[in-house]
Amino acid sequence: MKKSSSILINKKDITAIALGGFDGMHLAHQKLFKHLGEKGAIVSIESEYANLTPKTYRQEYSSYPIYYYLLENIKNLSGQEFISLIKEEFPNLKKIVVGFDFCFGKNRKNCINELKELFKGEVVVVDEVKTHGIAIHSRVIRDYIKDGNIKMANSLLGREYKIFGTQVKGQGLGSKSFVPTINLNIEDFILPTEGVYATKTIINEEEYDSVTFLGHRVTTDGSFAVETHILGKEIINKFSLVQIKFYDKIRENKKFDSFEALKKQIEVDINKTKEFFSKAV
Ligand SMILES: Cc1cc2nc3c(=O)[nH]c(=O)nc-3n(C[C@H](O)[C@H](O)[C@H](O)COP(=O)(O)O)c2cc1C
Ligand SMILES: Nc1ncnc2c1ncn2[C@@H]1O[C@H](COP(=O)(O)OP(=O)(O)OP(=O)(O)O)[C@@H](O)[C@H]1O
Repeated sequence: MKKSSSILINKKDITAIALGGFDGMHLAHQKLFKHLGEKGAIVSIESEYANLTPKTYRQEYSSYPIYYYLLENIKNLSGQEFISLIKEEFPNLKKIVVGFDFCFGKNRKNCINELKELFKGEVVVVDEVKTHGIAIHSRVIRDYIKDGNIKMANSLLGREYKIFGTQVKGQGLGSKSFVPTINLNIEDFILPTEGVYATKTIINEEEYDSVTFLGHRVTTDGSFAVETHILGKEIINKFSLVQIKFYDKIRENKKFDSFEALKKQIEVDINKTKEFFSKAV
């Protein structure tokens, strides 16, 4: 994971910034970053619902340094005060890049016209970016993920949706009755709807094809779990950080009448996932 480079760069050297929330770091956000040039930076106004790319993980998706400001701390500033703050923070700022719908200042009263009036430098406004006729926004991607429509979410993100988790103890049933799995505790990230997914799991920078179950274990103890089975490899070590990249949904979560029936279904899931990855480029 890339660490934030913002601490290594003097704000005085920054001449261009992109302004907004940037939870998605999706294709439209990437289009804004293309206008930043050599001495650019991303200014992320943080709200509490950033759960696609939580703050700690955002730097991975851009080589530009990211500076964070809490919405809570600036939401009562007038438009003029906000622009003054930005100018103070970045004294050599020449260019601001925003999207067509960027608004700022108390009650989001100020938008593009006011930005052009208040900031005396260059203002680049990017028209609404769409893909397959669908406007790309973090909220749209969140809805696709919640629906389990990973393919659409990924196509708007421009990459596979990825979550980070830490390993936790499971019921201890996996290896004995079903298949070995790594059980995960996930915080901060929005999770796809319950079901079985074709995934890749990254452990210690190694990437493995995997199948991931996410949901209430209605067949066994009923508790909620995120567990991943690495295809064709038994991994027994403990890890501090595990990454899961989602590719497609295989099926819904289901209650089975017996452990044997669930075991058979898991074999089918594994074969379907293998087939998915053998076809994927
Ligand atoms: C590919 C896969 C699919 C699964 N599907 C279901 C399911 O549809 N319903 C369910 O109750 N549990 C499902 N599980 C979860 C199993 O119940 C779980 O692996 C088992 O309870 C062992 O848990 P443990 O790793 O905590 O010991 C699935 C697990 C895997 C790996
Ligand atoms: N589809 C888009 N096309 C062009 N600009 C965009 C688009 N989406 C966001 N932007 C711009 O990117 C910056 C960051 O915005 P923001 O974080 O609100 O993105 P968003 O994806 O629309 O998020 P949300 O759905 O949570 O409102 C803003 O300057 C915004 O105008």
